[in-house]
Amino acid sequence: MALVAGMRVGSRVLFRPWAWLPGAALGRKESAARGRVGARGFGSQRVLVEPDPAAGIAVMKLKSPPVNSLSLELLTEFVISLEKLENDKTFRGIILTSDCPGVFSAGLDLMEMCGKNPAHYAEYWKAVQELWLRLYLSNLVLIAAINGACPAGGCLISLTCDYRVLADNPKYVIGLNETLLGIVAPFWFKDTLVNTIGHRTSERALQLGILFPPAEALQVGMVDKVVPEDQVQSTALSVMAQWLSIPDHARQLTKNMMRKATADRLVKQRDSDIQNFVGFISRDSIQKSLQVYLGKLRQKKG
Ligand SMILES: CCC/C=C/C(=O)SCCNC(=O)CCNC(=O)[C@H](O)C(C)(C)COP(=O)([O-])OP(=O)([O-])OC[C@H]1O[C@@H](n2cnc3c(N)ncnc32)[C@H](O)[C@@H]1OP(=O)([O-])[O-]
Repeated sequence: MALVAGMRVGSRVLFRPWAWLPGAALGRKESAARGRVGARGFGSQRVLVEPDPAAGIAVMKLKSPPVNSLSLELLTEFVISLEKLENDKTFRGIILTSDCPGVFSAGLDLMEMCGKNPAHYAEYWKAVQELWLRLYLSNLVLIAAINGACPAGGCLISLTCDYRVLADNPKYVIGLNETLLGIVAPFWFKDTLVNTIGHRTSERALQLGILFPPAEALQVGMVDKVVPEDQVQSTALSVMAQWLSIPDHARQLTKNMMRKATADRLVKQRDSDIQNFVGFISRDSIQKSLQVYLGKLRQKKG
Protein backbone atom coordinates (compact mmCIF):
# COMPACT_ATOMS: atom_id res chain seq x y z
CA MET A 1 0.00 0.00 0.00
CA ALA A 2 1.35 3.41 -0.88
CA LEU A 3 2.53 5.38 2.10
CA VAL A 4 0.81 8.56 1.00
CA ALA A 5 -2.53 6.79 0.80
CA GLY A 6 -2.77 6.15 4.49
CA MET A 7 -1.12 5.92 7.80
CA ARG A 8 -0.19 2.31 7.37
CA VAL A 9 2.69 0.76 5.47
CA GLY A 10 2.23 -2.97 5.44
CA SER A 11 1.43 -3.77 9.02
CA ARG A 12 3.22 -0.74 10.42
CA VAL A 13 1.49 2.29 11.80
CA LEU A 14 3.41 5.41 10.99
CA PHE A 15 4.28 8.23 13.31
CA ARG A 16 1.20 10.47 13.47
CA PRO A 17 2.35 13.98 14.39
CA TRP A 18 -1.12 15.33 13.68
CA ALA A 19 -2.82 12.97 16.14
CA TRP A 20 -3.32 15.80 18.60
CA LEU A 21 -5.03 18.02 16.04
CA PRO A 22 -8.75 18.69 16.22
CA GLY A 23 -10.43 16.38 13.73
CA ALA A 24 -7.77 13.70 14.04
CA ALA A 25 -10.44 11.31 15.24
CA LEU A 26 -12.54 11.94 12.12
CA GLY A 27 -12.69 9.46 9.31
CA ARG A 28 -10.08 10.09 6.65
CA LYS A 29 -12.48 11.34 3.97
CA GLU A 30 -14.35 13.61 6.33
CA SER A 31 -11.22 15.07 7.77
CA ALA A 32 -9.76 15.60 4.29
CA ALA A 33 -12.92 17.38 3.16
CA ARG A 34 -12.91 19.65 6.21
CA GLY A 35 -9.24 20.32 5.76
CA ARG A 36 -9.56 21.33 2.11
CA VAL A 37 -6.96 23.92 1.40
CA GLY A 38 -8.76 26.17 -1.09
CA ALA A 39 -7.26 29.43 -2.35
CA ARG A 40 -6.39 30.94 1.01
CA GLY A 41 -2.89 30.52 2.24
CA PHE A 42 -2.45 28.36 5.30
CA GLY A 43 0.34 27.05 7.33
CA SER A 44 1.75 27.05 10.75
CA GLN A 45 4.28 29.04 12.61
CA ARG A 46 7.19 27.40 10.79
CA VAL A 47 5.76 26.31 7.44
CA LEU A 48 4.05 28.79 5.19
CA VAL A 49 1.84 27.43 2.41
CA GLU A 50 0.80 29.60 -0.52
CA PRO A 51 -1.70 27.64 -2.59
CA ASP A 52 -2.57 28.33 -6.21
CA PRO A 53 -5.54 26.00 -6.71
CA ALA A 54 -6.11 27.15 -10.29
CA ALA A 55 -2.62 25.97 -11.21
CA GLY A 56 -2.90 22.91 -8.95
CA ILE A 57 0.25 23.82 -7.06
CA ALA A 58 1.35 25.25 -3.74
CA VAL A 59 4.53 26.97 -2.68
CA MET A 60 5.70 25.70 0.70
CA LYS A 61 8.14 27.95 2.51
CA LEU A 62 10.18 26.84 5.51
CA LYS A 63 10.11 29.66 7.99
CA SER A 64 12.03 28.75 11.09
CA PRO A 65 14.64 31.48 11.53
CA PRO A 66 17.51 31.91 11.63
CA VAL A 67 18.48 28.83 9.57
CA ASN A 68 15.49 26.48 9.19
CA SER A 69 17.20 23.83 11.27
CA LEU A 70 14.92 20.82 11.39
CA SER A 71 13.65 20.90 14.95
CA LEU A 72 11.00 18.44 16.09
CA GLU A 73 8.43 21.23 15.77
CA LEU A 74 9.47 22.07 12.21
CA LEU A 75 9.46 18.40 11.20
CA THR A 76 5.98 17.98 12.66
CA GLU A 77 4.53 21.06 11.01
CA PHE A 78 6.18 20.12 7.72
CA VAL A 79 4.51 16.68 7.71
CA ILE A 80 1.13 18.16 8.62
CA SER A 81 1.25 20.70 5.77
CA LEU A 82 2.38 18.03 3.35
CA GLU A 83 -0.46 15.75 4.40
CA LYS A 84 -2.99 18.51 3.96
CA LEU A 85 -1.88 19.11 0.38
CA GLU A 86 -1.67 15.39 -0.38
CA ASN A 87 -5.26 14.97 0.82
CA ASP A 88 -6.63 17.76 -1.33
CA LYS A 89 -6.97 16.47 -4.86
CA THR A 90 -6.74 20.04 -6.19
CA PHE A 91 -3.00 19.89 -5.72
CA ARG A 92 -0.61 18.10 -8.03
CA GLY A 93 2.66 19.75 -7.15
CA ILE A 94 4.60 21.60 -4.47
CA ILE A 95 7.48 24.02 -4.81
CA LEU A 96 9.56 23.74 -1.70
CA THR A 97 11.64 26.75 -0.72
CA SER A 98 12.86 28.84 2.20
CA ASP A 99 11.59 32.00 3.79
CA CYS A 100 14.93 32.49 5.61
CA PRO A 101 17.34 34.66 3.62
CA GLY A 102 20.46 32.84 2.51
CA VAL A 103 19.61 29.44 3.98
CA PHE A 104 17.42 26.72 2.51
CA SER A 105 17.86 24.58 5.64
CA ALA A 106 20.82 24.03 7.97
CA GLY A 107 19.77 20.39 8.27
CA LEU A 108 18.92 18.52 11.43
CA ASP A 109 18.71 20.68 14.50
CA LEU A 110 21.89 20.06 16.45
CA MET A 111 20.14 21.11 19.65
CA GLU A 112 17.80 18.12 19.24
CA MET A 113 20.81 15.82 19.14
CA CYS A 114 22.84 17.30 22.00
CA GLY A 115 22.44 16.78 25.72
CA LYS A 116 19.01 15.12 25.54
CA ASN A 117 17.84 11.71 26.75
CA PRO A 118 17.44 8.51 24.68
CA ALA A 119 13.64 8.84 24.57
CA HIS A 120 13.99 12.28 23.03
CA TYR A 121 16.55 11.06 20.46
CA ALA A 122 14.19 8.22 19.53
CA GLU A 123 11.22 10.54 19.08
CA TYR A 124 13.30 12.96 17.07
CA TRP A 125 14.72 10.30 14.78
CA LYS A 126 11.27 8.84 14.15
CA ALA A 127 10.13 12.27 13.03
CA VAL A 128 13.13 12.60 10.69
CA GLN A 129 12.37 9.18 9.19
CA GLU A 130 8.72 10.11 8.78
CA LEU A 131 9.41 13.31 6.89
CA TRP A 132 11.84 11.54 4.57
CA LEU A 133 9.39 8.70 3.84
CA ARG A 134 6.55 11.08 3.10
CA LEU A 135 8.61 13.32 0.87
CA TYR A 136 10.40 10.50 -0.91
CA LEU A 137 7.19 8.67 -1.77
CA SER A 138 4.98 11.70 -2.32
CA ASN A 139 2.55 11.37 -5.20
CA LEU A 140 2.87 15.08 -5.81
CA VAL A 141 5.52 16.61 -8.03
CA LEU A 142 8.05 18.14 -5.66
CA ILE A 143 10.41 20.81 -6.91
CA ALA A 144 13.07 22.31 -4.66
CA ALA A 145 13.72 25.99 -5.25
CA ILE A 146 16.97 26.17 -3.31
CA ASN A 147 17.52 29.78 -2.36
CA GLY A 148 20.24 29.35 0.22
CA ALA A 149 22.80 27.08 1.83
CA CYS A 150 21.70 23.47 1.83
CA PRO A 151 23.87 21.24 4.03
CA ALA A 152 23.18 17.78 5.50
CA GLY A 153 19.47 17.26 6.34
CA GLY A 154 18.64 20.30 4.16
CA CYS A 155 20.32 18.56 1.26
CA LEU A 156 18.45 15.34 2.08
CA ILE A 157 15.12 17.15 1.83
CA SER A 158 16.05 18.63 -1.52
CA LEU A 159 17.17 15.19 -2.73
CA THR A 160 13.69 13.79 -2.08
CA CYS A 161 12.32 16.26 -4.64
CA ASP A 162 11.80 15.38 -8.27
CA TYR A 163 13.85 18.35 -9.47
CA ARG A 164 16.25 20.84 -7.87
CA VAL A 165 16.84 24.44 -8.95
CA LEU A 166 19.73 26.13 -7.11
CA ALA A 167 20.44 29.85 -6.91
CA ASP A 168 23.84 30.76 -8.34
CA ASN A 169 25.57 32.09 -5.26
CA PRO A 170 28.92 30.67 -4.09
CA LYS A 171 27.65 30.69 -0.50
CA TYR A 172 24.81 28.34 -1.38
CA VAL A 173 26.64 25.08 -0.99
CA ILE A 174 24.86 21.73 -0.99
CA GLY A 175 25.84 18.28 0.19
CA LEU A 176 25.84 15.68 2.93
CA ASN A 177 28.63 16.99 5.16
CA GLU A 178 27.93 14.77 8.19
CA THR A 179 31.48 13.43 8.43
CA LEU A 180 32.73 16.98 9.05
CA LEU A 181 30.71 16.90 12.27
CA GLY A 182 32.16 13.53 13.24
CA ILE A 183 28.84 11.83 12.57
CA VAL A 184 27.67 9.38 9.92
CA ALA A 185 24.83 9.78 7.45
CA PRO A 186 22.52 6.76 7.85
CA PHE A 187 22.03 4.30 5.02
CA TRP A 188 18.86 5.95 3.73
CA PHE A 189 20.58 9.34 3.41
CA LYS A 190 23.30 7.50 1.48
CA ASP A 191 20.77 5.65 -0.68
CA THR A 192 19.02 8.90 -1.56
CA LEU A 193 22.32 10.42 -2.63
CA VAL A 194 23.45 7.36 -4.60
CA ASN A 195 20.11 7.33 -6.43
CA THR A 196 20.76 10.92 -7.45
CA ILE A 197 24.47 11.21 -8.26
CA GLY A 198 25.67 7.60 -8.52
CA HIS A 199 27.85 5.39 -6.38
CA ARG A 200 31.40 6.62 -6.97
CA THR A 201 30.56 10.33 -6.67
CA SER A 202 28.54 9.59 -3.53
CA GLU A 203 31.37 7.60 -2.01
CA ARG A 204 33.76 10.53 -2.38
CA ALA A 205 31.19 13.17 -1.43
CA LEU A 206 30.07 11.31 1.70
CA GLN A 207 33.50 10.40 3.02
CA LEU A 208 34.87 13.90 2.49
CA GLY A 209 31.63 15.59 3.56
CA ILE A 210 31.75 17.73 0.42
CA LEU A 211 29.56 20.81 0.25
CA PHE A 212 29.38 21.57 -3.46
CA PRO A 213 29.16 25.14 -4.73
CA PRO A 214 26.57 25.64 -7.49
CA ALA A 215 28.67 24.91 -10.62
CA GLU A 216 30.05 21.70 -9.12
CA ALA A 217 26.67 20.68 -7.74
CA LEU A 218 25.33 20.95 -11.27
CA GLN A 219 28.27 19.06 -12.71
CA VAL A 220 27.86 16.05 -10.40
CA GLY A 221 24.07 16.07 -10.78
CA MET A 222 23.28 17.09 -7.20
CA VAL A 223 21.04 19.78 -8.70
CA ASP A 224 19.34 19.91 -12.07
CA LYS A 225 19.65 23.61 -12.82
CA VAL A 226 21.57 26.62 -11.54
CA VAL A 227 20.05 30.01 -12.24
CA PRO A 228 20.51 33.61 -11.05
CA GLU A 229 19.02 34.08 -7.61
CA ASP A 230 16.11 36.21 -8.82
CA GLN A 231 15.08 33.48 -11.27
CA VAL A 232 14.86 30.53 -8.89
CA GLN A 233 11.13 30.81 -8.30
CA SER A 234 10.15 31.47 -11.93
CA THR A 235 12.36 28.60 -13.10
CA ALA A 236 10.79 26.27 -10.55
CA LEU A 237 7.36 27.30 -11.83
CA SER A 238 8.19 26.62 -15.45
CA VAL A 239 9.79 23.27 -14.59
CA MET A 240 6.64 22.44 -12.62
CA ALA A 241 4.49 23.19 -15.70
CA GLN A 242 6.54 20.69 -17.68
CA TRP A 243 6.19 17.96 -15.03
CA LEU A 244 2.47 18.61 -14.70
CA SER A 245 2.01 18.13 -18.44
CA ILE A 246 2.52 14.39 -17.82
CA PRO A 247 -0.59 12.39 -16.82
CA ASP A 248 -0.49 11.97 -13.03
CA HIS A 249 -1.18 8.25 -12.85
CA ALA A 250 1.63 7.33 -15.24
CA ARG A 251 4.11 9.67 -13.61
CA GLN A 252 3.17 8.56 -10.08
CA LEU A 253 3.45 4.86 -10.87
CA THR A 254 6.81 5.49 -12.49
CA LYS A 255 8.05 7.49 -9.50
CA ASN A 256 6.92 4.74 -7.18
CA MET A 257 8.65 2.13 -9.31
CA MET A 258 11.90 4.11 -9.10
CA ARG A 259 11.74 4.83 -5.36
CA LYS A 260 9.76 2.19 -3.52
CA ALA A 261 12.59 -0.31 -3.01
CA THR A 262 14.74 2.40 -1.44
CA ALA A 263 11.94 3.52 0.89
CA ASP A 264 11.08 -0.08 1.78
CA ARG A 265 14.61 -0.65 3.06
CA LEU A 266 13.93 1.86 5.79
CA VAL A 267 10.30 0.87 6.36
CA LYS A 268 11.44 -2.69 7.07
CA GLN A 269 13.93 -1.60 9.70
CA ARG A 270 12.64 1.61 11.18
CA ASP A 271 12.92 0.42 14.76
CA SER A 272 16.47 -0.86 14.45
CA ASP A 273 17.43 2.32 12.60
CA ILE A 274 16.07 4.32 15.55
CA GLN A 275 17.99 2.16 17.99
CA ASN A 276 21.18 2.61 15.97
CA PHE A 277 20.73 6.35 15.95
CA VAL A 278 20.01 6.55 19.68
CA GLY A 279 23.02 4.38 20.52
CA PHE A 280 25.29 6.35 18.20
CA ILE A 281 24.21 9.85 19.17
CA SER A 282 24.30 9.04 22.90
CA ARG A 283 28.01 8.16 22.82
CA ASP A 284 30.20 10.55 24.77
CA SER A 285 32.60 10.91 21.86
CA ILE A 286 29.78 11.87 19.46
CA GLN A 287 28.26 14.32 21.93
CA LYS A 288 31.71 15.89 22.27
CA SER A 289 32.10 16.20 18.49
CA LEU A 290 28.72 17.88 18.18
CA GLN A 291 29.53 20.31 20.99
CA VAL A 292 32.81 21.21 19.32
CA TYR A 293 31.01 21.78 16.01
CA LEU A 294 28.35 23.94 17.65
CA GLY A 295 31.09 25.92 19.36
CA LYS A 296 32.76 26.53 15.98
CA LEU A 297 29.47 27.72 14.50
CA ARG A 298 29.03 30.17 17.37
CA GLN A 299 32.67 31.34 17.17
CA LYS A 300 32.34 31.99 13.44
CA LYS A 301 29.59 34.43 14.31
CA GLY A 302 31.38 36.23 17.11
C1 LIG B 1 23.21 10.98 12.06
C2 LIG B 1 22.62 12.34 11.88
C3 LIG B 1 22.64 12.91 10.50
C4 LIG B 1 22.73 14.36 10.59
C5 LIG B 1 22.24 15.19 9.70
C6 LIG B 1 22.31 16.67 9.85
O1 LIG B 1 21.61 17.36 9.20
S1 LIG B 1 23.37 17.35 11.02
C7 LIG B 1 23.32 19.13 10.80
C8 LIG B 1 24.46 19.56 9.95
N1 LIG B 1 24.32 20.95 9.59
C9 LIG B 1 25.37 21.71 9.32
O2 LIG B 1 26.49 21.30 9.33
C10 LIG B 1 25.08 23.14 9.01
C11 LIG B 1 25.55 24.04 10.10
N2 LIG B 1 25.22 25.42 9.83
C12 LIG B 1 25.89 26.20 8.97
O3 LIG B 1 26.81 25.79 8.28
C13 LIG B 1 25.46 27.63 8.86
O4 LIG B 1 24.66 27.95 9.98
C14 LIG B 1 24.68 27.98 7.57
C15 LIG B 1 25.63 27.94 6.37
C16 LIG B 1 23.53 27.02 7.34
C17 LIG B 1 24.10 29.40 7.70
O5 LIG B 1 25.11 30.30 8.00
P1 LIG B 1 24.72 31.73 8.64
O6 LIG B 1 26.00 32.48 8.70
O7 LIG B 1 23.57 32.29 7.89
O8 LIG B 1 24.16 31.37 10.11
P2 LIG B 1 25.05 31.04 11.42
O9 LIG B 1 26.06 29.97 11.10
O10 LIG B 1 25.53 32.29 12.03
O11 LIG B 1 23.93 30.35 12.34
C18 LIG B 1 22.92 31.11 12.97
C19 LIG B 1 22.52 30.39 14.26
O12 LIG B 1 21.96 29.12 13.92
C20 LIG B 1 22.67 28.09 14.63
N3 LIG B 1 22.70 26.90 13.78
C21 LIG B 1 23.21 26.76 12.54
N4 LIG B 1 23.00 25.51 12.08
C22 LIG B 1 22.33 24.84 13.05
C23 LIG B 1 21.84 23.53 13.16
N5 LIG B 1 21.96 22.62 12.16
N6 LIG B 1 21.20 23.19 14.28
C24 LIG B 1 21.04 24.05 15.29
N7 LIG B 1 21.50 25.33 15.23
C25 LIG B 1 22.14 25.71 14.12
C26 LIG B 1 24.06 28.68 14.87
O13 LIG B 1 24.72 28.01 15.93
C27 LIG B 1 23.69 30.11 15.19
O14 LIG B 1 23.18 30.12 16.52
P3 LIG B 1 23.48 31.34 17.54
O15 LIG B 1 24.97 31.46 17.59
O16 LIG B 1 22.81 32.53 16.90
O17 LIG B 1 22.84 30.88 18.82
